[in-house]
Amino acid sequence: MTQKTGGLLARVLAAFPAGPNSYPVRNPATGSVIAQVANVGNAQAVTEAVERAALVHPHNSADRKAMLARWYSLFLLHIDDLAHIATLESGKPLAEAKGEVQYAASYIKYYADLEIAGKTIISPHSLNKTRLWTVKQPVGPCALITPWNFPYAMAVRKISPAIAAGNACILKPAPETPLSAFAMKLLANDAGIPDDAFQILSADRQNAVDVVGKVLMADTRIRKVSFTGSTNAGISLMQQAATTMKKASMELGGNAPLIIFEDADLNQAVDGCMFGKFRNAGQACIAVNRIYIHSKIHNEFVSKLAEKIKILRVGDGLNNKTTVGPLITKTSVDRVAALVSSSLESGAQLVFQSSLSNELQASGGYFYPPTLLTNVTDDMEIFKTEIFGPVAAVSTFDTEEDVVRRANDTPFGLAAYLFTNDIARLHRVAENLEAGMVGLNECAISAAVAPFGGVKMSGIGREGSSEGIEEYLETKYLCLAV
Ligand SMILES: NC(=O)c1ccc[n+]([C@@H]2O[C@H](COP(=O)([O-])OP(=O)(O)OC[C@H]3O[C@@H](n4cnc5c(N)ncnc54)[C@H](O)[C@@H]3O)[C@@H](O)[C@H]2O)c1
Ligand SMILES: N[C@@H](CC=O)C(=O)O
Repeated sequence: MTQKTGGLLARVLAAFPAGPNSYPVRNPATGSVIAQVANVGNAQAVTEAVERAALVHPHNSADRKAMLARWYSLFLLHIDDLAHIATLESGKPLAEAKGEVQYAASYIKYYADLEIAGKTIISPHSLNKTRLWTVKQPVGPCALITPWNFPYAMAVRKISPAIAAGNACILKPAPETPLSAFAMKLLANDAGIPDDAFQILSADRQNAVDVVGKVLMADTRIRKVSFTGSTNAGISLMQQAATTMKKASMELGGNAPLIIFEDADLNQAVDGCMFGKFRNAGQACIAVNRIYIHSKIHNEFVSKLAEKIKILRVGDGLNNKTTVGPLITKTSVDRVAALVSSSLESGAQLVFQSSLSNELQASGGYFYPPTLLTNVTDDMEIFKTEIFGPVAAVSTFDTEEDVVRRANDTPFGLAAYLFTNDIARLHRVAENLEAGMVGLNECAISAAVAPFGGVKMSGIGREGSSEGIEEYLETKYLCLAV
């Protein structure tokens, strides 16, 4: 095991040189180039990675557990370096980046400890002279494709169950955050996970689609694809994966409603809303997107929320006073700005918007100021799409029936949140919401022990928990004559 040196980024840059065909990775807080990174642009390189993955020996379960346990320890040992790298390339504040490293590590620990077992089955009368049971076997080489918003957690919650189940995997990280992926791989190799059992193919946006995605999806040796990202990309990958009948998990976009009833603890609801909305500057798949507040408590809620938004500090995530970092790209800033403008043109009211300092405006970074809108209606674009930015958009409701109908009136169904002190209503509404995950008087819902995933256009399959490892296993049924 290597010791913490403080030089993980230097190791990454030395171990993963740019090569002749490279693309730039930028710091979203300054717009400046952090590194040039290898850009896989030919089918041969992808096919070679698959060949290597297909030849990996799965080891026995105890060895895999030991490797994962060592990887977990190294993650925590290098928490400062890992967090620094994530902040540099994703922009998130350092404290959030550290939280993400711990969150990612918790998946490694969970899957290192999880026992994988088949079951025995009582023979039916029709097979009365038999013994029946199942065994769990690795699904086969896995293609893992991840986004930039949680560069460690989204990858690790695929890699660790894939390896725990005995599979080799090829990770295609987001083009914006490959350095986090390289850092994880170095630590994985230090932990004894073989080089070919966890490979990385880094590519820019175009090559990811035209080369890496296409070749991986067409190769029959890849038996599993696990994708986290936008719904449109998920649809395309699933269509491609169908041609080689791969097992597929899709963790896609959301449009989470937050419903606050008139009997809710308002301070608890405001705190929940602040976390659910402004974590990672609003760039989370389970971010609060549509805030529905009962009309009787609307004014009080809005004034409490505005007070909390006013104390957010926008800035470079490396500054330890920053609570809201930059967005990932200039395109994201323009998209969020357009959503706010079109809402205002359609009748929304601007209650508060932070001002960006001259220094931030001149920084070249991709900053968008925390913003609070009211009078938002369901027909506005901002309620129909993922905002993915630090904008709280508020609407009112009067009846439970109406708000549940409106909350469900979206193609998406990832997370939903509700705040109420009426226990019967809490159960009723939670069951009626069309979502894979529901936070009840709580917006911090993610954990390695819990099944994460969506319904409707938010995806297929679950990550984390014991459900998460089933995605990387096949069940084989055995029937023995006795
Ligand atoms: N449900 C979840 O668990 C979850 C978690 C995080 C983010 N997300 C979603 O991710 C989106 C934001 O991330 P993004 O902008 O990086 O999404 P994106 O879909 O543009 O890209 C995600 C990843 O997929 C790759 N990709 C896209 N199309 C591909 C193709 N055809 N072949 C191969 N690779 C391809 C990209 O290069 C990137 O690595 C949001 O919609 C968010 O809700 C969902
Ligand atoms: N926020 C999610 C990931 C989606 O962006 C999580 O908590 O795991």
